[in-house]
Amino acid sequence: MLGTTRLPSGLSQSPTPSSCGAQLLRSVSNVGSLSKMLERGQQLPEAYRWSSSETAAAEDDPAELEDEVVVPVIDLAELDRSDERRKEICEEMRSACREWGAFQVVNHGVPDQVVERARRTSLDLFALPESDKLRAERPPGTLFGYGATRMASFFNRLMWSEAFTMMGSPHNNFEAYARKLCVHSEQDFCKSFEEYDKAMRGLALLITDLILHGLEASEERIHQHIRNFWGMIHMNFYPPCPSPSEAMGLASHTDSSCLTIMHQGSVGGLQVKRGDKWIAIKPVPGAFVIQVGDMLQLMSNNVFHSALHRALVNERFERLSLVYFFTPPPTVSICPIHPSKPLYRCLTWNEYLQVKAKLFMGALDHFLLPE
Ligand SMILES: O=C(O)CCC(=O)C(=O)O
Ligand SMILES: [Fe+2]
Repeated sequence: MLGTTRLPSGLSQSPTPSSCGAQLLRSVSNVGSLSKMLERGQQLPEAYRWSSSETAAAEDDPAELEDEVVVPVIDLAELDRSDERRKEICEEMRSACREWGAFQVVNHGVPDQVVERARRTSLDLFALPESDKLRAERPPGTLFGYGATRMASFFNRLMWSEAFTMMGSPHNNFEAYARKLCVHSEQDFCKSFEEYDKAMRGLALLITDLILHGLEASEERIHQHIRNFWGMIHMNFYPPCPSPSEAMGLASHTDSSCLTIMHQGSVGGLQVKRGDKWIAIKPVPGAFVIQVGDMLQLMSNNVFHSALHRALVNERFERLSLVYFFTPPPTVSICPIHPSKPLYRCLTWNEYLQVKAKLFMGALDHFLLPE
């Protein structure tokens, strides 16, 4: 719960209680209902149609498949076997963060049931009647609640997705949202996200720690830095799309977080940009996708780069991506870690979000120091 914690403007959204069952006098057409109304192959409404050059993927071109490149999959099973093995894993992460800004992890220790429960609860949430979901609608300019993706305002086409965001630890607002959404059992709802949040926080601390070791930052410095970071639980739902080649699930962007941990389930769609090509991050059973966010790019002084990525949709399957954003606390100063020559000035995450809301992809450059 938010309790008495004071949040800065961009982050302050404490849901107010609403009465369950009350009718909303607004009708909003969302992709969930559109997906049910349209026949397979039927053209999408104009507002949802993207040009083929925008939605084309490397896999559309058979020539690209011959020397298929794959985002690294890093096995954490032997992390504690020896110092040497730990160093090797740090090195694998360092090189993935430099080359790709992304990798997958397997044998991470997060129990399958925890993931499955959170995925089930998320799917139940998206399956609620639209009027229920709109009770938790994200107010404009804020981070938390239900609606279209926050970056929608930067594009002149609509995306084929719905999203829902809640604050994770240390100030989670699960209970307030369970009440707002009128979910069947508030207790089950909160429990499944509390478990997931706890597991994700543990994994985020571990992976950020390993990545920062690759920067040769001191143990104490790393710990000081990330121990107080915050978590956000974010879900994207992509219903089956009757005409996927002209739709965009989530347009190309980088995450504002320090680190992003994503569970995409068995239905793929996520792509990361490498050079001028979009490369699919194919689902690996049980894996989490890890992505470098803008804050880690800044902290690493451009040694790592935040991954440019997007999500495409498909005709047959619904898709849920369950995302955990690991972020600096909003008002704490974040700087490049121990560089001889810092490229960026220090900033707070709150300050960064305000600039990103105006400049979107140009936001990090805004904080570059003059040469
Ligand atoms: O659903 C996906 O594959 C991507 C999600 C994502 O990039 C995001 O939520 O920031
Ligand atoms: Fe993202």
